[in-house]
Amino acid sequence: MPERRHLISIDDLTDEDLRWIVRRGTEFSAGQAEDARSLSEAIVGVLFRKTSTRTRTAFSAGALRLGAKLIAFGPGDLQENTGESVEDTAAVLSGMIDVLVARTAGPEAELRAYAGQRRMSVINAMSAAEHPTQALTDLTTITRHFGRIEGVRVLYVGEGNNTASALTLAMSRYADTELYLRTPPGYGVERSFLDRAEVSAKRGGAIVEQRHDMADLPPVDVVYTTRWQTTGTTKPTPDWREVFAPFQINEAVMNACAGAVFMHDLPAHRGEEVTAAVLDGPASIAFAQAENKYHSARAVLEWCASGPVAE
Ligand SMILES: NC(=O)NCCC[C@H](N)C(=O)O
Repeated sequence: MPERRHLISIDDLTDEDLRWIVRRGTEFSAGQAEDARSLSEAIVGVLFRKTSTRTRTAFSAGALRLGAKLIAFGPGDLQENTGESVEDTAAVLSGMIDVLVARTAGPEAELRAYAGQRRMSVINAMSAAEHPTQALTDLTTITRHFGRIEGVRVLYVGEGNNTASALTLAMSRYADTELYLRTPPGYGVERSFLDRAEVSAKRGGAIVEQRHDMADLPPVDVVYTTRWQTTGTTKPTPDWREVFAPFQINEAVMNACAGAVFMHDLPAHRGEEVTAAVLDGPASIAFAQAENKYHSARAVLEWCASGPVAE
């Protein structure tokens, strides 16, 4: 039996796979995927232990739209709650369903344990460290807007969370891209992600740079932010809002980045990480980006079922 494809980290994807998924997501987004593969033989399980609006709906609607059947597992449904191991759960589920889309918001090792069988694809719908399907959505959105990813310059402002880690790995895989991470002190993207991105960046001439202040903003094409309360985390210091306050995206930041569009992985909190004037303003493509989660999810599901890699 061929090995099933898993998407736990952006780094699980070859350059060819990454480009295939982004191109395919862009075709779905542009309404140019009339040849969409039917998944009518497939059963997709969605397991969300944490709240989700976009990712869960995108993969559920995407699977149903492609003709698959769906089983939804809530946070308290599986016998894991009574102590059954992840490995045993995966062994059982993989004999019955084809794809498991899982938001554990826990360690990546847990998703790797789910993926330790050969019969069921496992898709990371957000772990503590990384949110790969968000990065695929973001690259799809950038491609739709600019017609390319190569050479695009992104300023990411806010916590170095799962979204930031995935974006860092993904952007660095495209030639001449520039990613400027401006994260509050103590809330940066982890060194291990920066090191991995640096290896790809060197290959294609990309730039990945992290700083912990908002001075001297570089010229960019995209300003990107994320909410301040990352899922499953608590801030270690009571004064964290003071630390985050200078990192709000407001009209002053957008004026400093003249011509840039605004992106946000959502949910947004107007008045915290972004002002209403920016989120709801003319430069914002945040809600087109949210819709692209659905388009990109269909590309990921197709890739799990077929894709470019010889089996
Ligand atoms: N687009 C999304 O999946 N949004 C929900 C998660 C947002 C953020 N990365 C978080 O961890 O809270």
